[in-house]
Amino acid sequence: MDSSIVFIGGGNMATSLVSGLRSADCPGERITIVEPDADKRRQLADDHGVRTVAEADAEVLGADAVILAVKPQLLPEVCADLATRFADRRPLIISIAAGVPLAALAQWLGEDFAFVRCMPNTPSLIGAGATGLYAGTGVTADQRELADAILATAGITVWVDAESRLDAVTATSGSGPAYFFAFMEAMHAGARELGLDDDTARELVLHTALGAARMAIESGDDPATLREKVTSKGGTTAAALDRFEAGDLNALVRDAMQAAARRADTLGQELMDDTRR
Ligand SMILES: NC(=O)C1=CN([C@@H]2O[C@H](COP(=O)(O)OP(=O)(O)OC[C@H]3O[C@@H](n4cnc5c(N)ncnc54)[C@H](O)[C@@H]3O)[C@@H](O)[C@H]2O)C=CC1
Ligand SMILES: O=C(O)[C@@H]1CCC=N1
Repeated sequence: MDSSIVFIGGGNMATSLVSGLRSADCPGERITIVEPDADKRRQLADDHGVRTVAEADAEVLGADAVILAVKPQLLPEVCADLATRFADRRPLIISIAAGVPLAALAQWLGEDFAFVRCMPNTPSLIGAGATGLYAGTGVTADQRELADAILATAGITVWVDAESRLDAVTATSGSGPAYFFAFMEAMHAGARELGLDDDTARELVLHTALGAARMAIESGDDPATLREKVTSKGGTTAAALDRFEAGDLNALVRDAMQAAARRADTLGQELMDDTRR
């Protein structure tokens, strides 16, 4: 990839994307990170051979893509400041901020930009991420390809055709790692209660989660088939799964995901309302 890319914010998510880009042979001199924290700048330059600056100027912002990678709460102020610094060139703006609608970005930065909004997840930090993307109006095919190439360095990418679907993506893959972590915590506690020591319980739970995820991805069988293969008639798995059914696990998961999607929607609205006040 030989596009020039600028990150606004050099925190966790930016670092994972930069590390992915560098592994994909994107030259360090094509990547600039705008980061106020001097220690983080030094670390990023040392670890990844990229250019770092404390503040953006028109030259920096004349890149092919500018990736907004600061916390959502900081975005209104960061965008208002950036809006005064662009020269005539309009780079593609890619936002990875959770819950911030494109309408808000256009309100803060200006209507004349092309925007891609995405929802990455934390496994991006180890290159095992899943990102949902949505392209606003005016995004060219080349720009869409560029956004996809950047996010694909951190894991799989999926495009949605309506911005509102990013709320569903947020409730699925954005927050999803936490659901699996919560399940691991519950199993860890359950294993200890059954008499396993802490380390043994932890090892067994984590490797079972890894094994199950790898099998679901690599075997080509769907999870229902794989579940049936573990479940002997009248055996131990059936005894456990019966308890899940009695507690209506499916309804609980559905309800939790709907709550996450609703929250994604209201978070975005709240941010917009705050900046209109
Ligand atoms: N789906 C998910 O689980 C995740 C989504 N995200 C999204 O990614 C974005 C970044 O999150 P993290 O990397 O975890 O945050 P972070 O806090 O690690 O990084 C943000 C960076 O922005 C820098 N910064 C602060 N003010 C700045 C300014 N005026 N100009 C430039 N940089 C500035 C901070 O010093 C910090 O290094 C967030 O908007 C978040 O919503 C991030 C992580 C996971
Ligand atoms: O919990 C949150 O609001 C963010 C969005 C998805 C993951 N973390």
